[in-house]
Amino acid sequence: MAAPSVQFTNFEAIAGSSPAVTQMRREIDSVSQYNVNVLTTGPTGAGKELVVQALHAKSGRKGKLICVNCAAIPRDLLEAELFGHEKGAFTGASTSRKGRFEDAAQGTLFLDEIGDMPLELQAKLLRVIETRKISRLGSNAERPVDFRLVCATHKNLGDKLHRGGFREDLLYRLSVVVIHVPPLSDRIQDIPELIVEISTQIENDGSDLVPPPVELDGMEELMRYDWPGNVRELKNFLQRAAIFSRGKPLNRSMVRRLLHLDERRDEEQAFLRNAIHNIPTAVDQTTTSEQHPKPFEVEKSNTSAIQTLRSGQRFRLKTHLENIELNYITTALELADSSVTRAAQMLSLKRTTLIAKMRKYGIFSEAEN
Ligand SMILES: Nc1ncnc2c1ncn2[C@@H]1O[C@H](COP(=O)(O)OP(=O)(O)OP(=O)(O)O)[C@@H](O)[C@H]1O
Repeated sequence: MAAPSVQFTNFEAIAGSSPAVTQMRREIDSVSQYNVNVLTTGPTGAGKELVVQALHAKSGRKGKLICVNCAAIPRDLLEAELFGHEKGAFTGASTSRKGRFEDAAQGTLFLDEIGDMPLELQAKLLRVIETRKISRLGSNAERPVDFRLVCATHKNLGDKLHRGGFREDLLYRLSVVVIHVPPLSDRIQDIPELIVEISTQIENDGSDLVPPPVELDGMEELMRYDWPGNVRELKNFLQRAAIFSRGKPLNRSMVRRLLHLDERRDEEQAFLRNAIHNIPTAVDQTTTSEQHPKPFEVEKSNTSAIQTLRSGQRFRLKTHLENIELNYITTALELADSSVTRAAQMLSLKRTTLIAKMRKYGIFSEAEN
C-alpha cells in the first residue's frame, strides 16, 4: 500500500494578515530550516495541517510529507503502521512492509492527534526520537531513520499529562517549538482574505463549484458569526453557498439562511415562549406540573445538543449559554413590552439581577418601570 503523502502547500496559501497569522507565518519561516520537533496546537479545523504542509514545503527536505492520524488508526494497528513489520510478524502479515518512519525518509513525519497515541507507543516514540533508529515488528534489527517530526493536537496535552494519559518526557521532546493556530473567532478580520483564498481553492478543486461574491452586509454577518468549526466550517459554508446561491452575490439574509441562523433563533424563541407560558404565575396559581410540561421536559426532546456535540466541531458551552440567556432576556422584554419588572417575573429573576444582566449585555429598556 502506498504511503499517504499530501500535496505541498505554498506558504502563501495560508491566508490572513491578523497579528496571530502574521506571527504564525514568522514562526514557520524561522523554524522550517531546522530539524527540530514542532508541535502545532489549536482547535479542530483551524489550520494546523496547513501549517505542517507549509513547514515541510519550506524545509527543503527532499523526502515526502507523511501524515498519520493517531486517532483514526486502531490502537493495535498503529504500531505496525508506524514501525512496519516483517513477514509473519503477526497473523495476516503475509509480506514485510515499511512503516511510516521509513516512508518519511529525508522528509517529514506528521503525527496528527498525537494526544490519542497510547502510552505504550509513546514510550517507543520517545526511544525513536532519541536513537533515530527503529525496529520493524517481528525483527530485532535496528534501522536508521532520517525524518523530521511534526505533531498536532487539538487537545490540551498539559491536562492529559496531569491525568496520566501523556508522558511528560515525550511532551518536552515534541514541543521544542510550539506553533499555536488560534480559533477563527480570535482573528475574525482574516475572513475576507480567507474567503478569497478558499474560493480560489474551491474553484480549482475539480468540483465545478464557484463560490459567489459576498456583499458588504453579507460580509458583516459572516464576521459576526463565531465559527465553532473554524476555517473548515467557513470552507463548507462557501461550498454550500456555491451550490445554493445560483450565482447571486451573498447578502445578509442569504448568509443567515445558509448558516441556519434564523432557524436557530426561531427554535430558541419557540422554546422560550413555550417555557415562559408554562411558568406558573401569580394569576395562574392552580396550574400543576402535570398540566404543563416543565421547561426541562421541553428541552429533553431537543436533539440539537446531541447533533452539535457529535459533529466534531468546537463547541463553547459558555458562549452558547450566554447566547441563550441573551435570547431569553430580549424575548422576555419584548413580551413584557419592555417592562423590566414583568420580564423579571417571567424569568423568575430578581429585578436587580435582571438589570445587572441587561447591563452585562448592553441592553437598555426605555420603558423601565
Ligand atoms: N489560513 C488559511 N488559509 C487558507 N485555508 C485555510 C487556512 N486555515 C485553514 N484552511 C483550510 O481549512 C481547512 C481545515 O484546515 P486544516 O485541515 O489544516 O485544520 P486542522 O486544524 O488540521 O483540523 P483538524 O484538527 O480537524 O485536523 C483546510 O481545507 C485548509 O486548507
